[in-house]
Amino acid sequence: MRLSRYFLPILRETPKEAEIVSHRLMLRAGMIRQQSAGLYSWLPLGLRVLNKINRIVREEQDRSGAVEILMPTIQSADLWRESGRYDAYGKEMLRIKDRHDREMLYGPTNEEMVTDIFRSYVRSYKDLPLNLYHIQWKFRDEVRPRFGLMRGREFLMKDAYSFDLDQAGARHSYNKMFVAYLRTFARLGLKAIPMRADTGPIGGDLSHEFIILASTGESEVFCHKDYLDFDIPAADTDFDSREGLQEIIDRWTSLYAATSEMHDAAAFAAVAPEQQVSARGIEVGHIFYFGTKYSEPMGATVTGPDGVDRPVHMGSYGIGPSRLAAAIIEASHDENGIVWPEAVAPFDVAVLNLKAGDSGTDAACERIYHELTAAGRDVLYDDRDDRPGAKFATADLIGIPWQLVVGPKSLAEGKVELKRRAGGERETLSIEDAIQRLG
Ligand SMILES: Nc1ncnc2c1ncn2[C@@H]1O[C@H](COS(=O)(=O)NC(=O)[C@@H](N)CS)[C@@H](O)[C@H]1O
Repeated sequence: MRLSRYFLPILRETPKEAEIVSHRLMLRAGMIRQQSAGLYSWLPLGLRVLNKINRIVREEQDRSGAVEILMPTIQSADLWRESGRYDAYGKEMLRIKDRHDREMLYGPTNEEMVTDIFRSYVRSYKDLPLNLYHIQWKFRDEVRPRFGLMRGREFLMKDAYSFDLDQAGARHSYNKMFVAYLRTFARLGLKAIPMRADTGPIGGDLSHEFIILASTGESEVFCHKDYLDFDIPAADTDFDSREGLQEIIDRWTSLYAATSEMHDAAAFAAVAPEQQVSARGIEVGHIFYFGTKYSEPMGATVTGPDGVDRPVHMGSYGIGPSRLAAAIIEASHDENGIVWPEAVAPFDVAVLNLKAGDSGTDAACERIYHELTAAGRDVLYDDRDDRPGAKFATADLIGIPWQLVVGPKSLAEGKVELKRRAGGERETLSIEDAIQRLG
């Protein structure tokens, strides 16, 4: 992408309304624009990051055996009356009426709707286990939306829903998602720790929140330090092995980890002081087992091997991709701006032409741009007629992992400069070697 033909509305000054670094940097880097309280437009740079986050989320959901669907954002109130949550959900629910005066709502979550889909088609235990997921916008009329995307009113959620014959089966489905979450957050460059959590309006009696440690996090968390060095389940984990997955979950829940709602100070005090971590954290995922809470009232039943009809056991599993775009910045930035992990960076390489209009640097940049693009790299070519200092500052602010600097002096010796955004190491090398290294 040539910057002269892109849309990257960088802000010079720090927006005063932004209280946390990710909110400040997302506005300054031209990633998002606030339309009203808790509602944001995704500008080109931000949308590229969101799409990369979604791709990783999707890959790990699919790896675990979940099947993707897409449900609407607008839901009928009737469904929520069946589960009894229509009145219980409270002021966070955006209630609307259509032209026929029918009561509708903008979905804050989809347990009822996915249960309706399930009950319309599945009758036999032979069709289980089943996990349906989608990545869809949600609306929750937060009383105090704040911190930019961290607590928005309209936000993107991956929400998955599992259906099993009994609790043992549902526990296996829960464990599949648990492992998928460990892999997902690690691939996003984050250290997420699963913590016993409260179940709140979703319900049930088994729940874990996946928390990343960040000083601006809204959650207060307590955990054993060793979790930070646990290795992540491998890509070839056997998701069909109940024992194998249970061993992974047992290991990842063997040490103390709890949010403040579930904190047991006495148990935490038993952890060696130098192993105790108490910090702020950001909840990036939350998984629940809630048995027949929805299938019972909504009549979602299957005929078991004994010929008896019974309501299915369910769980739901949420990840916040839009919150993750902010959370990754909270976990990975420096005084010059964002430092994107390569897996989610909006572009792989920023090519900086320090003398746009000069035939030598222009020709070299064109060659680099085309060869790296042909090699499948996402390249942002800063071809603007602007001072080198402004180009360096923009490249640092938007956090592209590699900067390839093409200036007339080093070019005269057939050299370009490669800078790694994280850590700042610089290296002078030939154009061929640079293309080789990045291609
Ligand atoms: N206001 C919000 N803004 C941005 N992300 C949010 C917001 N509320 C929740 N999320 C994200 O969505 C994830 C799941 O939300 S949740 O309420 O915990 N769980 C559910 O809604 C269940 N139905 C899981 S399918 C959270 O872990 C968080 O990452």
